[in-house]
Amino acid sequence: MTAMIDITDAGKTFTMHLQGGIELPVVRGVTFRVNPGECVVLSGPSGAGKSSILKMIFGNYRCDSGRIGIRHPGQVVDLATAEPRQVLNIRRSTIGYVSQFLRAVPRVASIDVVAEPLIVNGMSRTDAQARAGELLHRLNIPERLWQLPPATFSGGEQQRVNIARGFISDLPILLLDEPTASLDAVNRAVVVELVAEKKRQGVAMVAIVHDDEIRHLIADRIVDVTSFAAAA
Ligand SMILES: Nc1ncnc2c1ncn2[C@@H]1O[C@H](COP(=O)(O)OP(=O)(O)OP(=O)(O)O)[C@@H](O)[C@H]1O
Repeated sequence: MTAMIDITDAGKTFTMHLQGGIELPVVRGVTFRVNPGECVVLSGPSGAGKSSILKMIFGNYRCDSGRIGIRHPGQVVDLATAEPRQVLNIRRSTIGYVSQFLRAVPRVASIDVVAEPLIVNGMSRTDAQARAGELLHRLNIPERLWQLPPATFSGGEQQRVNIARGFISDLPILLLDEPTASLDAVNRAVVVELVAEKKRQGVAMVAIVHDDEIRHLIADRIVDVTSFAAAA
């Protein structure tokens, strides 16, 4: 089976330009693969490099060694060397990222925040809003809040809007950074269901989940990043 994500020997060192160019090696030798329909959870202590690896896969952090092969329609692209324009293309049609916090655009209604990724990819506003409504409903966001911007929502409500926005697209790769951190048990269970549905659709996922119970519910494989820590 061709992996959706194939990382070989990837490494990242930060150069602190404001501190006389000090070099801060974070990870090295990062090597793992993620197949379609599989959820790999990254584990390891705080500071081991889990978020950095997720950001490398999303192209936010540029690798300075190794390869991050991403299966993108018709080809395998190396994100470690891809041009910024290509990274943006890959994000639009291949890789979704559910960050820990919602970066809400001011004055945009929650339903439109959630529907936007589908509209950008060509779906009509009416159809996209219908899909957004279904997801908000499943995530227990009451309908009276849908027309309000999420800026004043509680932390857990904002996270659920963020999850709905991340899960609404039919992208083949999804990166999840602590998707259940501020959720109650009922909504954590909804996220576990959403992840299971994505697996059935063949989506490849990489997740960071601190909650042991959720980790075991969603992980097909756990990759301990401790061995990739550059300081190890
Ligand atoms: N942009 C950056 N500039 C400088 N150092 C960074 C940057 N991003 C991360 N680091 C450093 O890389 C190391 C790994 O951080 P990272 O956030 O990847 O760890 P983590 O395993 O996700 O930790 P946690 O579980 O606490 O979120 C840390 O020492 C951090 O300070």
